[in-house]
Amino acid sequence: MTTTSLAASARALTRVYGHGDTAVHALRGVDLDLPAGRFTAIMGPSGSGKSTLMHCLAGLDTPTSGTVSVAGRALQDMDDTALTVFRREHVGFVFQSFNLLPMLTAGQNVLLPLELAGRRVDAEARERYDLVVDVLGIRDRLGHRPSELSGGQQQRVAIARALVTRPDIVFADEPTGNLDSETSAEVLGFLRRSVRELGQTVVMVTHETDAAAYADDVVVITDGLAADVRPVAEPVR
Ligand SMILES: Nc1ncnc2c1ncn2[C@@H]1O[C@H](COP(=O)(O)OP(=O)(O)OP(=O)(O)O)[C@@H](O)[C@H]1O
Repeated sequence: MTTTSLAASARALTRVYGHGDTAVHALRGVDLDLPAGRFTAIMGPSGSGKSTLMHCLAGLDTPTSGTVSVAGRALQDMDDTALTVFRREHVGFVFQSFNLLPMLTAGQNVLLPLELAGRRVDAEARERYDLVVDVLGIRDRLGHRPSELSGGQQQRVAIARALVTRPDIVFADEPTGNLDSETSAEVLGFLRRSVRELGQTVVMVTHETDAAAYADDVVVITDGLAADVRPVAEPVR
């Protein structure tokens, strides 16, 4: 019997915003298992609960009820400090708006998560840094500040930053939302390579079918409920 290890799972997850008549039931009982070592797209119409689900899975939002576990650890058992430390050590993030620090060079931005986690940049960390820099093709841009880079280059730096700590899971929230279609294809290709070549787990929220086609699996959220995780029907290869 083979067992697939899970990068994250949710059980009976609900998230209600507000109270009484104006309460919004953003998640209404989500059960979800996200396999490790795969690229999964979370899709669904606007307002269906994609971002809320991702934020609950990433420990950035607190569910109203239900449980979340990431890398085998139950998030509901952690206080805010423990969650912050957990995110730093186990989770990587890629945002639509890149979120690079403008005063740091690209190289310093990539190294930042190691410094925040208090890790020494020893030979092993340097090897990992070199690997992600080469996979993302940003070596000749490392001395530039974000304002001197194109949107696609900034997002590649952000992906390298998300990967440098070898996180158990990378969450990407509409990572191509600010990019043109050619640059989007390139960035999605890099996310896929990080799964194929570096063995990472990537979970991407997107409302674009074209972007989801780069993933291995897709899960559709409708009205706060998740369907089963399924292989992408017509993947881009
Ligand atoms: N902080 C909040 N306070 C109140 N309601 C919220 C809050 N955040 C989200 N919601 C509501 O919860 C529902 C789900 O929102 P969510 O942002 O998760 O959807 P989404 O699928 O990511 O949408 P989009 O694709 O438009 O970003 C929506 O009705 C939204 O208005």
